[in-house]
Amino acid sequence: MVIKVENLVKVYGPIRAVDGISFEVNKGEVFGMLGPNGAGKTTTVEIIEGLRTQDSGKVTVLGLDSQKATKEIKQRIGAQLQTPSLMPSLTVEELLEVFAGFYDKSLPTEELLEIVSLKESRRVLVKNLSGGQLQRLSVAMALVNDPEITFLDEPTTGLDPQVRRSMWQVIEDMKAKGKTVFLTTHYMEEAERLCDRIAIVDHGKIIALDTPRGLINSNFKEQAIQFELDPRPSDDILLSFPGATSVATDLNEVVVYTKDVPATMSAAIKYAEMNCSPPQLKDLRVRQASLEDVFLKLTGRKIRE
Ligand SMILES: Nc1ncnc2c1ncn2[C@@H]1O[C@H](COP(=O)(O)OP(=O)(O)OP(=O)(O)O)[C@@H](O)[C@H]1O
Repeated sequence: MVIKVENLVKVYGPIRAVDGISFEVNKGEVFGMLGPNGAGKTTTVEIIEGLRTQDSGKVTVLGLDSQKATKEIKQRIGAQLQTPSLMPSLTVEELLEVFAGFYDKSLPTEELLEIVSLKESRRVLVKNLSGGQLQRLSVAMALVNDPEITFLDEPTTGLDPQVRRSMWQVIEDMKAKGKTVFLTTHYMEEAERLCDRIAIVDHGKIIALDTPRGLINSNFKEQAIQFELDPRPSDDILLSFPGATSVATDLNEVVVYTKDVPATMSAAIKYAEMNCSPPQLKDLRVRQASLEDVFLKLTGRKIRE
């Protein structure tokens, strides 16, 4: 185990930003933390990184007390900061070299540029980079010291799908090298694909922690039928469809979780014919429950509201 968090608490005035969190992260795993805005993710991560102090509880990183061995821990971990633009007049490679100077050991700049596909932009000034390039630069900065644990805070937010996929590859490559990655993300698909285990955080507490499959299986034995109807039927009507066990709704969109897909579907079709305009289910899909469904069920919210 490379991170151990025990009963962590951080209070800001009336807000219990972190309210008694405990978990462990194993060596070589990609560990994900998911939660709505304000759930306490950044506070937790920054305490682990030694950037903030806790009010109570204990955090051990690589066997060291995070409050006492801050210097040594910083040499051995990598943290993605959202601030590469702090030195706007340096080129990409100059900035990476400045950062390398902060550490006892570092990866060659060439290798870092290769990892995040920024070789062609090496001589571009930081202030002239696009949002996606800045994002990749911030990941390269997190990797400068070839860290044993890398903390990535929403590393693919704002990236186009192709660059996002290349970032996933970077994370998968780190894992293949036996490195530990601590990831916060708002993208369920990303968490489901990359993370070995995921902690779902809400109101400063961990409300679920398991593998993506485990989270789905323990919350849903059912399949999901998704469609749009105008007007949308009430939850009570949806729950009266045979086989239906629970529902989630948003505007005209309906998700009915069911043990009996054909029975629920035919009740829904019949309902639409009698009550709705157009009298059909729009954008109808039948699917297995996903991590997004788990998140919605546990927190009562979509990840971005
Ligand atoms: N320095 C601070 N001073 C006062 N309140 C703070 C401070 N930092 C965080 N908070 C509060 O603590 C709570 C948790 O914030 P935190 O940034 O950890 O959440 P988060 O899960 O990272 O959210 P996001 O997804 O929006 O980044 C929020 O209510 C926030 O307003």
